[in-house]
Amino acid sequence: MIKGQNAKAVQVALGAMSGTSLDGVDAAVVHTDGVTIEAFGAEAYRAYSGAEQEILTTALGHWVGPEAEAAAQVVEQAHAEVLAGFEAVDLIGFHGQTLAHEPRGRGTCQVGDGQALAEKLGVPVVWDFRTADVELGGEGAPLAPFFHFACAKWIGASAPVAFLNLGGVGNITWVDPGKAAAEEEGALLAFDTGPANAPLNDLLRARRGLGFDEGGRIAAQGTVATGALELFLQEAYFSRVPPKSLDRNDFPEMMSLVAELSDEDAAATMTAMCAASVAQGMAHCPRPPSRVLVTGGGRHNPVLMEMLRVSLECPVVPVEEVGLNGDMLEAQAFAYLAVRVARGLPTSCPSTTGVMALVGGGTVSEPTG
Ligand SMILES: Nc1ncnc2c1ncn2[C@@H]1O[C@H](COP(=O)(O)OP(=O)(O)OP(=O)(O)O)[C@@H](O)[C@H]1O
Ligand SMILES: CC(=O)N[C@H]1[C@@H]2OC[C@@H](O2)[C@@H](O)[C@@H]1O[C@H](C)C(=O)O
Repeated sequence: MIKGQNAKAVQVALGAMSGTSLDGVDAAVVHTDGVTIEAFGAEAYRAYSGAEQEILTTALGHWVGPEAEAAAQVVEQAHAEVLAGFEAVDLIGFHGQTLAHEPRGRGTCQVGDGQALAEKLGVPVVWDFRTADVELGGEGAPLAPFFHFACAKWIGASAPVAFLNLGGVGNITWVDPGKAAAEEEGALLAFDTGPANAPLNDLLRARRGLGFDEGGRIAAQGTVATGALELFLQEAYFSRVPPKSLDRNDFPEMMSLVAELSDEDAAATMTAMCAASVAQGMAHCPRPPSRVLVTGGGRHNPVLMEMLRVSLECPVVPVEEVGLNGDMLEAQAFAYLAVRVARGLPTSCPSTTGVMALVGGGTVSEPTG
């Protein structure tokens, strides 16, 4: 933990993210003072077993009760295992697993107890990043934008860029790297673009017992059903002015829109839905970015990437092109945000979550033992 004058300027922070795809825990180290990225460090991944995925899937939408408690246990155990493998860490940023997200209703729910993790690992843990933002009228998501701003500086961007994360849900951050700080007006605009991989994963699991459309091979053999795509794009969410955010299962009607299609056509259509929702989202950006830097698992899908290239009016490249690791960016984001929380710096602002003022979310739990 950072304590007054004895605090090191640069902290070794370990971030951990368990995303909406429910595939596993990403963990990664960032050396930072909470403003500038000094270096990226070690990384690790711990996949959930089939049984663990089942428990997490069952718990989605449960705010409390036995399902949520079982999910919390899975999340804590998996994190304890993977995080124990890191050494010489000053603090941990622990996102937990989102089970439900209704920022304008019940709030937001990430399970996994940061205090328990701090005791197990003997390292301060920053967690519960989203609640404070929601309590102040924000969406509670996305939270990676302040980190994306630091990344834009780290890569030396001189013109606006967009970071597009294609996980279970899609989210975009438009960054003006000409601004001095993330919290400066006009530096950032962020929002969830729409469903990304989660609905297609769910469809392929139900129909074929597959986890996802590896390499976009199934979609590549199909034809996009334009009628279903057009109906999907009529969803009010897409015209809503950002900031805005989504829960993983906010578009259940996607399943019925593709229900009558072959597996190949359904996969092609759902992939097109993801790309088209990003294209609609781009219209909300203050001005076109010089390029879109794609992170998250969706960048491994060439069919999706090609659809994005066709529909966006600027270059679309994986973040690896600028020296970042798209499989670890979210884990790194929560390492970076943990240092910001520990230093009392804001983690969201009106243009990233719609919150009323600058907010520094997050709880810091010290090990007591
Ligand atoms: N080789 C691949 N081909 C096609 N799709 C892939 C490939 N690798 C990963 N994906 C897709 O990316 C998903 C995982 O993405 P990611 O790890 O970014 O999700 P997440 O972090 O759980 O989600 P979120 O960002 O919404 O929290 C997989 O479930 C799959 O749908
Ligand atoms: C509520 C919640 O967990 N939202 C996630 C989810 O996954 C992607 C998208 O929806 C994004 O808004 C967010 O995660 C990233 C890490 C964020 O907060 O920036």
